[in-house]
Amino acid sequence: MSAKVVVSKRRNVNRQAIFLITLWPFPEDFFLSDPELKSKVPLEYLSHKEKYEEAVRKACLLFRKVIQLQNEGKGGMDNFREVLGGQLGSAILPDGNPITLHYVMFIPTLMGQGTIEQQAEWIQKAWNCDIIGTYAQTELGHGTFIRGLETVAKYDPKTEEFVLHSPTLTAYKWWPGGLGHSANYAVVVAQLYTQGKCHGIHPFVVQLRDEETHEPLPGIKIGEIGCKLGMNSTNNGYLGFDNVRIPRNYMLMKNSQVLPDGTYVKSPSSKLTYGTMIFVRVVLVQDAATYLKKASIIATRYSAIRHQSQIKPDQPEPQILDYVTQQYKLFPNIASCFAFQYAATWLWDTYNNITEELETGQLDNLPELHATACVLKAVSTADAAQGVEMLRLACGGHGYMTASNLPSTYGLVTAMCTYEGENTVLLLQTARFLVKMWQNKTNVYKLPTMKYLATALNRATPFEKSVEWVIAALQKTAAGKIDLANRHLNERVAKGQSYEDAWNNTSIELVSAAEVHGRTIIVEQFYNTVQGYKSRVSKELGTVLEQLLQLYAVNAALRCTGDFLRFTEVLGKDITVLQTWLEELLSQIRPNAVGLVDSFDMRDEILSSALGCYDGNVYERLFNEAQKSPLNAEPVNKSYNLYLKPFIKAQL
Ligand SMILES: CCC/C=C/C(=O)SCCNC(=O)CCNC(=O)[C@H](O)C(C)(C)COP(=O)([O-])OP(=O)([O-])OC[C@H]1O[C@@H](n2cnc3c(N)ncnc32)[C@H](O)[C@@H]1OP(=O)([O-])[O-]
Ligand SMILES: Cc1cc2nc3c(=O)[nH]c(=O)nc-3n(C[C@H](O)[C@H](O)[C@H](O)COP(=O)(O)OP(=O)(O)OC[C@H]3O[C@@H](n4cnc5c(N)ncnc54)[C@H](O)[C@@H]3O)c2cc1C
Repeated sequence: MSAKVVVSKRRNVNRQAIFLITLWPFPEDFFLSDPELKSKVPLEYLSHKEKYEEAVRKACLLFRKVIQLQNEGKGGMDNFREVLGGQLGSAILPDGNPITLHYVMFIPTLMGQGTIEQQAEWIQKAWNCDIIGTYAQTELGHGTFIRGLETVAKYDPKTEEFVLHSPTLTAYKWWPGGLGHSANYAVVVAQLYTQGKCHGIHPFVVQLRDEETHEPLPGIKIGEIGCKLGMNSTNNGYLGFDNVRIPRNYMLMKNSQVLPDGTYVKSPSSKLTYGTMIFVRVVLVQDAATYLKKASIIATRYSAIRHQSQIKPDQPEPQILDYVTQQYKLFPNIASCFAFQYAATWLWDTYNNITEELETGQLDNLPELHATACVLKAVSTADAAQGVEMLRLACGGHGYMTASNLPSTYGLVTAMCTYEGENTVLLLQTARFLVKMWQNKTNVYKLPTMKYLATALNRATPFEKSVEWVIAALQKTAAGKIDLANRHLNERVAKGQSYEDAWNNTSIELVSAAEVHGRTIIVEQFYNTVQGYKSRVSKELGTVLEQLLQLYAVNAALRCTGDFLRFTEVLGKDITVLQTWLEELLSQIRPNAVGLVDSFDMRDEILSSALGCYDGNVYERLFNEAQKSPLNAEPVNKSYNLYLKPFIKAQL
């Protein structure tokens, strides 16, 4: 089917209206039309070193343009968010941005953990890019268990300095983005010692390289960690300290302090040190939505172009979009894009409200925010990674091509399941808070995301074909799983296990309970958002949104079939109704499928995909991309005469 026919097949779905979020007029053209931001040679044909050098060139130009816009009064943080995010950012730097951490973690940590005086000292330098920073927390030996980090910062009252040292190889910082060759400063998380006592992990600003020559400073052992599954121009690095001295006021002292004589002043809460990690987890929910949208556009448009096999012997080959199995691969992922977008928007607003409270010393809502950020980051990134892989597979062989941009998108999204808190570990963090609330429900009604725990277990949820029922069933299932896990915890303790051993032995159930809890939040936010929009959009648009909500909800329910049968009144025949409901929704969504992914409004340059272009000229683009392979520059490669010919002759 030619592109033109596909284009006209697009239902009259208002591209942006369906997405219903106010997109500020971000000047994509200002970036995408700049020839200097395009690579002359496809990145996949560059060496590891060339990839990095090309990425630094583009990253510097990218941020120079953002700063230019800012100086012209055309936007501020929003522009940084756009160029760092999974949409424009990963289009211009598909293999990762070596300066991302400067903006995503270095500056936010200075703002969140620095005193006013320290912010005055460092923030402007950082915004001006007089210095380039990263966030160095993870070590070769520790990423999750940050209380086990080995880098030490010992205070010397005689010189009023901290001495940073890596006592072991496993103490070397390992992974921080941009650390290898890009950053000249870092926030380093180290165990603070003063007056002979260890006070746990604290953040320190450390200069790594000379600001003029970029040479590593004395005592600094630094480099990059080598090739990875993806993100190979992010310049993840390693860093070892050999007794490196920094001034006392290079310790970020907003929350806790060390006085000139070495006296340690405790933070109002040790949890405030973790603040940066909440911020990034909140942002990652949006990135999960963005990457999943990108893959959904590519796979859905390709499925409208690709004709294959026959449904009926006397019919021409149909669009693969007409196979119900293909719709089952695509449409729940399209619905997830909306679900994660609305959850990300809600979480971002919640984060900002609670961060303002923290500024006034009010910590009450921090534990729920932490638990919610953990579970939404874990569920959205895991589902997005699984979804992008499913969408890649839905494109058959061409989905395996680099030119499809699906492998690279997978490399970016799957990394999110690990960084900023490995997903299992984060689900256990959420479970920890859920069990705590379950064991003492006194205040659970005050917690917007957990108040259902007060009543859900004993609430009757007779089956009905509705989103409201799905939400109630998910809540009852989550409550049932938490209750059962808690009972198993208690039984294990009663049999003589320590609480820690009982927790470890119950952790599979705890992770599963946290995951269901996360899905109740996502479905509920989707439901609330659609209810809020329905009175403000056209009937047609409201119908489509309702279909997407129902599809997301029924798919979430079908993922929990076993647990629903254990914890709710649902029966086998009701599961059949859910399955039929899902199939009905696939059929209802089919006419709008291409229009729906068009509503994500990502230009071809953002998609960077031979399969996902708006005009649908897939085969020409695949063939043209193949011509860019350096191997096609000559008809006979030198390896023929060097190796193949002698080998063939030898066999004759
Ligand atoms: C572009 C991005 C590139 C990537 C960058 C990176 O990856 S950077 C590197 C990213 N690396 C990571 O993300 C590392 C992941 N690992 C971790 O975050 C921590 O080691 C841990 C949370 C797993 C355990 O923490 P722990 O050993 O301290 O043990 P614990 O469980 O006993 O918790 C003690 C108490 O603190 C509470 N609390 C904990 N965290 C937070 C928080 N963020 N906020 C608020 N509160 C928090 C917790 O609820 C508990 O409260 P309770 O119940 O006592 O009232
Ligand atoms: C692309 C990328 C970029 C990164 N960028 C940065 C950066 O800029 N700065 C930085 O500081 N770090 C960075 N990291 C490191 C990242 O934060 C860590 O990899 C992450 O925190 C996981 O820690 P780990 O690698 O030590 O894995 P581990 O914690 O060793 O996890 C390995 C396994 O052990 C399990 N496990 C660990 N603890 C527990 C537990 N308590 N209970 C149950 N299971 C457990 C995990 O579930 C997992 O299955 C980056 C990582 C990646 C992949």
